[in-house]
Amino acid sequence: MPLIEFDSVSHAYAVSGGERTVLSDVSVSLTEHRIGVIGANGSGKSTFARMVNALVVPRAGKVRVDGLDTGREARAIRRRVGFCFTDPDAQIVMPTVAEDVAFGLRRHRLTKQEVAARVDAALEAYGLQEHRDHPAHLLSGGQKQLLALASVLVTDPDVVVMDEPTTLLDLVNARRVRDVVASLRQQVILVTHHLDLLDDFDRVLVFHDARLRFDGSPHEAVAAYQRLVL
Ligand SMILES: Nc1ncnc2c1ncn2[C@@H]1O[C@H](COP(=O)(O)OP(=O)(O)OP(=O)(O)O)[C@@H](O)[C@H]1O
Repeated sequence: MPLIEFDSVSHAYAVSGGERTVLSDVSVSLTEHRIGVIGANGSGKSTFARMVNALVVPRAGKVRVDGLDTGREARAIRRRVGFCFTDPDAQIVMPTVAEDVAFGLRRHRLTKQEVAARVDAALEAYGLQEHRDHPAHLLSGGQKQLLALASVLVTDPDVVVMDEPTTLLDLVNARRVRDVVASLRQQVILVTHHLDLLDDFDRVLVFHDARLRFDGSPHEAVAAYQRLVL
């Protein structure tokens, strides 16, 4: 698995009248296959996740993916690290479902037939085949979330970062996402409030008040999270 390193990372956002620290001195090295990230609202999880594919570059410290510095090599990193947003509307860029999935492949030097085959396989895997020619923005919230996942995975990245990918999903589709995650060969970093999604994960990080407060097995991490907030 790729090596993801956070080296003394701190970050703050400007807010009216000052700054808000959202990550404070986070150092961690990740090589496991499936890594969960949990913690209270506003604890810094999304910011941490966004740093892995250079959507946010830390103010202090370094983030590296297999030695590539996110501050210097964002383009190379984004080719390797796919990102699924919480709000799937943020990710829809093309009119129809099939076109949207194909969009991610535009720079992949594939023939039309190869693109079509990969798009078909992705639509099939996420139950979107019957919607392939529908306007993407008219899908239900849950279908949009599945579309966002399909559009990222069709590009076959080495790492997939998912920021709350099951928030809008019903029971059947949440299970579909869980099964997809379990079957991925890629390294996965999954931010979620659905703690049961992480049952068989290799490692779970717990954030609290901008700090990495616990790092261990899913079971221990959930207990640590409960101790911090309840
Ligand atoms: N672009 C931004 N500008 C200013 N403040 C921001 C920005 N992005 C996030 N924040 C603030 O930073 C803090 C941490 O946000 P972050 O999204 O990382 O938390 P989170 O743990 O993912 O929360 P949640 O569980 O609610 O999604 C929050 O207080 C948030 O309001």
